[in-house]
Amino acid sequence: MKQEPTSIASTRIAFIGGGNMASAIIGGLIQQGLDGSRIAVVEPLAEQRERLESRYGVTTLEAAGPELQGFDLVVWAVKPQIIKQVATDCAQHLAGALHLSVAAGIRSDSLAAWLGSERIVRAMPNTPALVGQGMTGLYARTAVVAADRGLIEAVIGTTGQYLWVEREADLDAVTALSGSGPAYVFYFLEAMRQAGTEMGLSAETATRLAIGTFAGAARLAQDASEPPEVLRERVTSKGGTTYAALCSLEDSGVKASFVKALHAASQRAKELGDEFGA
Ligand SMILES: NC(=O)C1=CN([C@@H]2O[C@H](COP(=O)(O)OP(=O)(O)OC[C@H]3O[C@@H](n4cnc5c(N)ncnc54)[C@H](OP(=O)(O)O)[C@@H]3O)[C@@H](O)[C@H]2O)C=CC1
Ligand SMILES: O=C(O)[C@@H]1CCC=N1
Repeated sequence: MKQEPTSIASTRIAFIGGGNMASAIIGGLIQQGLDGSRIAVVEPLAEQRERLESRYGVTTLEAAGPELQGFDLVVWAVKPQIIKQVATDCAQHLAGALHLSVAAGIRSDSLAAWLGSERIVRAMPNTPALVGQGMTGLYARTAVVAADRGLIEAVIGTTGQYLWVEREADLDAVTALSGSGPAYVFYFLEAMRQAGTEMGLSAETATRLAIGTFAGAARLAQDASEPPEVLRERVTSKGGTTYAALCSLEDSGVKASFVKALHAASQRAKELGDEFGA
């Protein structure tokens, strides 16, 4: 039987941590029509609480307390380095909730031990969630039932695309690719802006050209039936400009360095789990 999509209109969601990633997800939820009064955010920084309240109309709390009793979903959006302490302190107020952690590297076994619950899903989102263009990897513990998965899909679906992974360890690779991925894109944009200005363009023109190129190439890759290497070859005229650029990139070992960088990110995710897990 086909399952009806879960509606989040009546869902109450508590965020523990109201920083960059929480803001990006909250932004997606609000943009898709969830009423801010259904969201509570625990965030110690007063300035950040005021920003969240005024921008999204959410309720904020300086610290977790009995007010969080009865929330359907708790989103863990604090740094991996402090999640153990925060989870242990808050667990008593969160009985019965479904938990969604976005903390890089922190494994669900650790979360289950701290929270005394098996209803745990891990997500690795990314900041384009803020504009509804997020890409999120999801992993559910075996105790998570279909209805819980449906709720997670409805919530994360407001922020963009998602996919489920079967093996929890794969989330470290997801973190390296798409979780950290926007930073690599911005890094390339910075490099393109620098090159453009060195060649005499204004920073504004160079940035516009670079962003438009990323957006167009990403769309082409998404719609095309061919892999990226074929699309790349179509840009690369024999003896032309692209060939000159790609030879320079290969000579400098850019692809190998980039691949190495992603392995470093994945390794760091694993280390975070080892260092800051239960
Ligand atoms: N940024 C990203 O692109 C992504 C981040 N993540 C994950 O999201 C999580 C949050 O990262 P990010 O949003 O970047 O980090 P931020 O530092 O922006 O947000 C974390 C927030 O938690 C707050 N905080 C600190 N202590 C507590 C507490 N005791 N109770 C509640 N809140 C607290 C911090 O406040 P204060 O500043 O005062 O310490 C801060 O505002 C991390 O685990 C990260 O791995 C996952 C995917 C992508
Ligand atoms: O840099 C980090 O650790 C987090 C996880 C993925 C993106 N930001």
